Amino acid sequence: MTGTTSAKPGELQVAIAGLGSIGTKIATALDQGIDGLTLSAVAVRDPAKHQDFIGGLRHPPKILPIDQLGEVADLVVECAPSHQLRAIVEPAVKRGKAAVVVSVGGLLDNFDLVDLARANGGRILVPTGALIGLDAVNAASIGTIHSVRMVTRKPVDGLKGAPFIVQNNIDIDNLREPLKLFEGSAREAAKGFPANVNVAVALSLAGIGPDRTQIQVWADPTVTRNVHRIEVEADSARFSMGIENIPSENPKTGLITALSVIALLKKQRATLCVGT
Ligand SMILES: NC(=O)C1=CN([C@@H]2O[C@H](COP(=O)(O)OP(=O)(O)OC[C@H]3O[C@@H](n4cnc5c(N)ncnc54)[C@H](O)[C@@H]3O)[C@@H](O)[C@H]2O)C=CC1
Ligand SMILES: O=C([O-])CC(=O)C(=O)O
Repeated sequence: MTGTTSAKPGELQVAIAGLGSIGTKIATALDQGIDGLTLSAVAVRDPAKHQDFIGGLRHPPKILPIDQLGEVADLVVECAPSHQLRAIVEPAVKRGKAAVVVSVGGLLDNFDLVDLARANGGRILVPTGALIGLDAVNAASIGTIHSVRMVTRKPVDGLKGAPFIVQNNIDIDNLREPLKLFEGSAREAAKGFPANVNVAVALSLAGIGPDRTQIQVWADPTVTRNVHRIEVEADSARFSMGIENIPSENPKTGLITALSVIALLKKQRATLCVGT
C-alpha cells in the first residue's frame, strides 16, 4: 500500500514500527508537524485494523513490512513488542541509519546490534521513556556511581501475563495488599517482566549496567499508576527520583512514554536543546 507523504528535501525521514499505544501518538505528532521531520512509513501487523487511523492522517505514510523500514527512513522508531526488535533495528543500523528503541529490555539479548551500528555508522537512541532523570544518571556515570536501586509498583492489571508471574504460578488476581514479586538485577527483571521494566534497563544502560542495577517489582492493588522510585549514590551526588505514570490504553505502558519519544524526535533538528 502506498501513502502520500509530503517529503521535503533535507527533511529527516522517520518510520514507525508498531502503531499501538505509543506508536499512534508519535505518528499523530509527526503528522501534525515536528520541525525538519517527515513521517514517511509505518509497519503494522494488521493493515485493515489501522486503515482509518492512517487514512485520517493529513499525510498518510506508506505501509511497509517491518524489516523494510530501515531501507526508506533515516530514523526508525521501534514501538512494537520486544521480540520484533531485531527485525526492526538491524536493517536500519546496518545501513548507517538511526533507530529509536523503546523496547529497550529486548536490547540486552541483542546487544550485538550496538556493534553493528558502530561498524556501519548507525545509531541506537534510547529515550528516557516512562522514567525520569537519565540525564543526571548519565552525568553521574562520567564520574563513579556506587549504586542504583529502583522500586517499581504497578496495578495488578499492568502486570498480568508477565512470564515471571506465569512461570512461578503466582496468583495476583485477588491481592488485597502489595506483594513483592521480584528483587534482583535489571537484566533478570527484563527476562521476567519484558513489558514492564524497560525503564530499569534504560536506567541501567545510562548508569552502571544491567547486572549492577537493582530493582524490586511489586504488584500493588493500592495504586492506580505505574510508580517508579530510584535512588542513586555516586561520587558526585546522591539523588532520589520518582515518577507516577498514568497508564495509557495499554495498562502496562505509561502515557508519558510516547511523549518522551516525541521530545527526543523534536531534539533531532532543534536549534535550542535543553537537557542532556
Ligand atoms: N522504554 C519505556 O519506557 C517503555 C517501553 N515500553 C515498551 O514499548 C513497546 C510498545 O509499547 P505499546 O505501544 O504500549 O504496545 P502496544 O501493544 O500498544 O503496541 C504494540 C504494537 O505493535 C504491533 N505489532 C506487533 N507485531 C508487529 C509486527 N510484526 N509488525 C508491525 N507491528 C506489529 C501491535 O499490533 C501493536 O499495535 C513495548 O515493547 C513496551 O514494553 C512500554 C512502556 C515504557
Ligand atoms: O510505563 C511504565 O511505567 C514502564 C513500563 O511499562 C516499562 O518500563 O516497560
